Amino acid sequence: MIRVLPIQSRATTKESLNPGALIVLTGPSGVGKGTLMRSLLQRHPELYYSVSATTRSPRPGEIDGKSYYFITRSKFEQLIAGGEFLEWAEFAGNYYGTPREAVLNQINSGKLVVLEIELEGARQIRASFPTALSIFILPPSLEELEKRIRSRNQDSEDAIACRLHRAQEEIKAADEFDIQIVNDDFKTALNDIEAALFG
Ligand SMILES: Nc1nc2c(ncn2[C@@H]2O[C@H](COP(=O)(O)OP(=O)(O)O)[C@@H](O)[C@H]2O)c(=O)[nH]1
Ligand SMILES: Nc1ncnc2c1ncn2[C@@H]1O[C@H](COP(=O)(O)OP(=O)(O)O)[C@@H](O)[C@H]1O
Repeated sequence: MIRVLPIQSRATTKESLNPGALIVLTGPSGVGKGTLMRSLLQRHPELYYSVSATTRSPRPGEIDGKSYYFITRSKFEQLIAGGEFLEWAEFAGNYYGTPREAVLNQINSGKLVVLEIELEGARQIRASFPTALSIFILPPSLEELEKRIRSRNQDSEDAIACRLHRAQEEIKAADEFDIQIVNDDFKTALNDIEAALFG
């Protein structure tokens, strides 16, 4: 008698979900991802924003549990070992990761989940969730990107240099993603994201 394996035992490492249930916003540091994200959430409160964990220190005004979950390196490593992240990466000397359970719960309850993450993490999500919609935000120029990072006034010279160096590498990967949007005029970029999400 031929026995058909149940679906679960044939599952690969890829996780399946409805197309459009997961949205990845990526692009270099300082390009305006966070600002675009905040406006998007204000205009579409039905979206679920995944709060990441990080080992970076909080900046003035950042709130634990809202901006990020600020945790120690040893706690982060413990969570990696426990398989608690959907993806994680090291960026400018700190760990950043997306908590697995919260995101999967929201997707399963039918929510549209948005991740705002750097390149390596975005690649991991594309590999494990091929149906996720991925958006790469580009700066109008490197000069403008540097201006934006500096205008934020929250990073040391070392951190700025590190972010700019990495930005040049990240921008080369823009074509790997489904949609590229240049954040020159803010309102236009926001409209472009909304068009990608809601048609
Ligand atoms: N892979 C990954 N990257 C993240 C996560 N959360 C934030 N990031 C990214 O980490 C980078 C640094 O973030 P942050 O220190 O807040 O600096 P900023 O984006 O320059 O304001 C940014 O590109 C974020 O998009 C995460 O959970 N996973
Ligand atoms: N379209 C835009 N034009 C000019 N400045 C912008 C634009 N979008 C964002 N900014 C500014 O650029 C800086 C970096 O934005 P932020 O959202 O913190 O970037 P990211 O989250 O990608 O690191 C902030 O001061 C923000 O107000």
